Amino acid sequence: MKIAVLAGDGIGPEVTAEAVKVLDAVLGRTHRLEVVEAFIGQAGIDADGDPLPVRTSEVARNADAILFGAAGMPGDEAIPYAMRPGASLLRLRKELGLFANFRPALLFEELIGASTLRPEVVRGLDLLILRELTGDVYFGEPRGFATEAGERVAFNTMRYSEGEVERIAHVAFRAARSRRRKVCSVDKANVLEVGQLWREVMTRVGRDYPDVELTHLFVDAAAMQLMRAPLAFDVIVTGNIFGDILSDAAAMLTGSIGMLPSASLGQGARGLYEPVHGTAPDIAGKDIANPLAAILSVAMMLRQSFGLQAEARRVEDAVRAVLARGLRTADIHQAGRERVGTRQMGDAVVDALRG
Ligand SMILES: NC(=O)c1ccc[n+]([C@@H]2O[C@H](COP(=O)([O-])OP(=O)(O)OC[C@H]3O[C@@H](n4cnc5c(N)ncnc54)[C@H](O)[C@@H]3O)[C@@H](O)[C@H]2O)c1
Ligand SMILES: CC(C)[C@H](C(=O)O)[C@@H](O)C(=O)O
Ligand SMILES: [Mg+2]
Repeated sequence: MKIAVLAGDGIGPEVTAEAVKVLDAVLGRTHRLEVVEAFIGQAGIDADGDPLPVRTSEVARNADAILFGAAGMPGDEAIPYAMRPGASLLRLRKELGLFANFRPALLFEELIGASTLRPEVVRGLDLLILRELTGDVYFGEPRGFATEAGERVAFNTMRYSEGEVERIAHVAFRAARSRRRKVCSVDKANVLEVGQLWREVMTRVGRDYPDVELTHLFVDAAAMQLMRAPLAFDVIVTGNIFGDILSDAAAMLTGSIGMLPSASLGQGARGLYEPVHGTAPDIAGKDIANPLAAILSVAMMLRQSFGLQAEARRVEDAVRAVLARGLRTADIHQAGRERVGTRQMGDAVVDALRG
């Protein structure tokens, strides 16, 4: 199994180091694991003058799966788009055709007190945000700056083709079939043509899945419902920008953004697995970041790229065991629990795996 590890910037290297330890512990004796590291983000600029060096693209393309940390640093916004560390990830997703981004939000019973919502509103939370990842205003052309009537203007283009909406719709309905058979499609069809097309296509594809209940929400109402009654959701399917925003919001239902893993998949088995969070410059280099989102991303990798269900479950059970023992990084800390650092948390998961 060839895994590309693109640790990136900020806390990226700290959390991926723990995830690799866990991968090694769960597979070490049974599989031949080859880990190839490559630079991305600011680390790519420092090493090769490019946030996504050619070697990094090659390493990613030649791997069976990719583990990504995080990329981007404060002040990136001022850098031209193509050279922006954070944009390296967008280029990689596009190059590899990873159009389906799975962002499950699952609340561990042990963290019920860490959620921003009352226990009765979140107990048993298990929803999936399926975010379309290679279209929308992120990639639409034209984009850029211009001068109009003596002042600067900036513009981006929100764009989806029928084909792009169709393929993510099928992924959503199929995912719902292995869950609670409910899809909520989120758009802004009351204002945007893109939303109108999105809704029409979702409705049409939905007819092929009569066993799955399809509902629609406008994104503003969806944000509200996510906070009011999150248990009502099963699969939320939405476009790139709305999915980006809703998934960070959903993170807080689970206690911390440090708990949210993700998988980005395309047509084949090769996927990119990454925590939903960013480089967290405010806590980088202090050994206090929560590595569980990265570790849970490894569980998604085992399940989705390699079909290793039992191993994936062992990783998730080890995370649950460590939380049950009362170990907490700062972001999920609760009174009476033992506060641990990034490395200690990773070590504890490895210990739990080894039983
Ligand atoms: N996938 C990615 O590479 C990715 C994702 C989001 C943001 N970014 C980039 O990261 C940089 C910082 O962005 P931001 O501050 O808006 O978002 P962020 O996710 O990096 O941080 C937001 C807040 O959450 C906290 N946090 C994040 N991850 C945590 C963890 N594992 N444990 C504990 N606390 C954690 C941070 O300390 C911070 O207070 C920007 O350059 C942004 O573009 C990258
Ligand atoms: C870093 C940024 C480009 C990225 C995105 O907007 O997709 C991030 O916020 C995410 O959620 O993966
Ligand atoms: Mg985001």
